[in-house]
Amino acid sequence: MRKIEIFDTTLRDGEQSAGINLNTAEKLEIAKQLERFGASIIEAGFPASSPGDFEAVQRIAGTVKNSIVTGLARAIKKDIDITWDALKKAEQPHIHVFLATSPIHMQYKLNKTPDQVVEAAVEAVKYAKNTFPLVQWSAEDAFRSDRDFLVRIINEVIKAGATTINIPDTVGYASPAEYGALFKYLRENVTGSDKVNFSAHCHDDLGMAVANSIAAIENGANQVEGTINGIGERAGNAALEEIAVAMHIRKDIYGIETGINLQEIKRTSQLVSKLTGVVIQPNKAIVGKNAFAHESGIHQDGMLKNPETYEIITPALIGESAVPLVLGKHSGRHAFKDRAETMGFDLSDDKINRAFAEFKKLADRKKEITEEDLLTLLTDQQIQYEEIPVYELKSVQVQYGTENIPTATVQVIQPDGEEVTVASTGSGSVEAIFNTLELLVNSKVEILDYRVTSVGKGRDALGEAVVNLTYNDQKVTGRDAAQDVLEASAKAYLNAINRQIIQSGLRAKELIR
Ligand SMILES: CC(=O)SCCNC(=O)CCNC(=O)[C@H](O)C(C)(C)COP(=O)(O)OP(=O)(O)OC[C@H]1O[C@@H](n2cnc3c(N)ncnc32)[C@H](O)[C@@H]1OP(=O)(O)O
Ligand SMILES: CC(C)C(=O)C(=O)O
Ligand SMILES: [Mg+2]
Repeated sequence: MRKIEIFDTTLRDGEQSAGINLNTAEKLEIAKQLERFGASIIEAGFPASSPGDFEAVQRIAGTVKNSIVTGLARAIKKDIDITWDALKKAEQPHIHVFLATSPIHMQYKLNKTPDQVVEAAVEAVKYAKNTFPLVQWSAEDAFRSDRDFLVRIINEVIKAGATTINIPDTVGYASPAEYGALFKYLRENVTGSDKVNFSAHCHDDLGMAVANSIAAIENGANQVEGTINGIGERAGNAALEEIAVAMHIRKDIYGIETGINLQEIKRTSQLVSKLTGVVIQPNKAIVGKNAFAHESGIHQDGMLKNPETYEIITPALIGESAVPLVLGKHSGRHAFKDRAETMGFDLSDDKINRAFAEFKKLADRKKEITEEDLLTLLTDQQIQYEEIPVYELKSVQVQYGTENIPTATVQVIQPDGEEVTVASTGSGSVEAIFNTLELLVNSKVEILDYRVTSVGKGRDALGEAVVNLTYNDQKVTGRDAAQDVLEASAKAYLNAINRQIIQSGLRAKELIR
């Protein structure tokens, strides 16, 4: 079977989705899971774009060993130098340099002639090659570029040392037939095209990103780029879990091996959804809540008689829990720790103890503890910062009646350790909580978006709240889960405030009254 390399850009193009903002601890957590998922290459960020991205790429490069770690850079020496600083300790330093090649991008965005673009691309690749053994070069907006110009510039960057050539459909304009034909043309016309990797990078503006990626594979691409859950700029990127499962289920027609550990798909998808705050649509292929739900009578009848009547993929294939629940109110620390390890968590004793205490509290209130509940509890502990003091919710109480003005009373431990109780009103229960919390933090807070979803199934499922807000003039996302959605909302609000405090490195003392 032919091997295709999976290049994951969840932490770079995925993070470019509006409203996503991951900190270093969260990025590291996702990167470790992407390594378990089996990504050949992890694009950990764009080191020259911010100190936060630099730090995250550097930490990931120092941690991940079984996947190649790369960083994005413009065709600018300064970007390449910064990327080298972030990646020099990686097992196999890899850089991803890009420069646009379409007429519209060259003329209006770069303000360069085609000749100047060729010169800049060659210079950048040569410069990168001085330090990096592996250099990927991307022709941004390749699909809308002139084909002969593409052949010319690719020939030149290969001579300059590029080891992988990426042909992105940056604006998601291609059809599968057209995108496949472009790969065929380039494989046939680029000099020495068999000596380099050809990569596909598709966006989903017309809903064809996965189909286009597969068309590229059929026509000579030996690397595909995408993200978990298909998150990314605008309508997103090609969903890697869809490509991996399609290659597996239809190996009869494609004959492709991806190296992806399919059993890790569900967990990877859940982790990315949880940490980015991007909810997966229920009918999303492979990882949506309803992907394996058979609702209508005729389908259920068929499933009972023979599951293959309606099921082409089993939930077990992607690691969806078929595990009988063994953890509950009477479980002990050993069983809990063992399950955490089986789920891929590597927590200190202290963090296990804290997660276990939360688990016991939940088990007292909830009949069944599901895998999703455990994932939520354990992930919260795994990514907790201990070094910077932050706000902690002690209790929240809301008085609500159809005839009354909702009033919230919130007890919070401030970053300096002082416990305060504040009350305020709002036009609804959630607004009352948010207004009360705003009295506690020393800056104006603007709520940009707020969502609540259930984690798992059943009437006693955990509620997860996601709040996008502006605090200290920075956009930040907070999330948390609790059995009650009002408690989850209060915690998510404080999580956003705390993330901003941590991110900006401000000592919390300066922020409190
Ligand atoms: C298709 C893609 O996904 S490309 C990746 C997109 N990702 C991002 O942009 C996220 C991170 N970006 C950032 O943080 C910022 O844009 C930065 C730090 C990279 C640059 O910020 P600024 O210096 O303020 O520049 P700004 O973003 O406004 O403009 C981009 C500049 O880079 C130039 N540029 C764009 N692409 C390239 C490239 N591949 N190589 C060289 N220069 C480039 C533009 O022409 C423009 O230059 P100009 O200032 O001479 O007009
Ligand atoms: C940076 C490049 C590869 C990109 O993301 C795109 O063109 O979509
Ligand atoms: Mg892209």
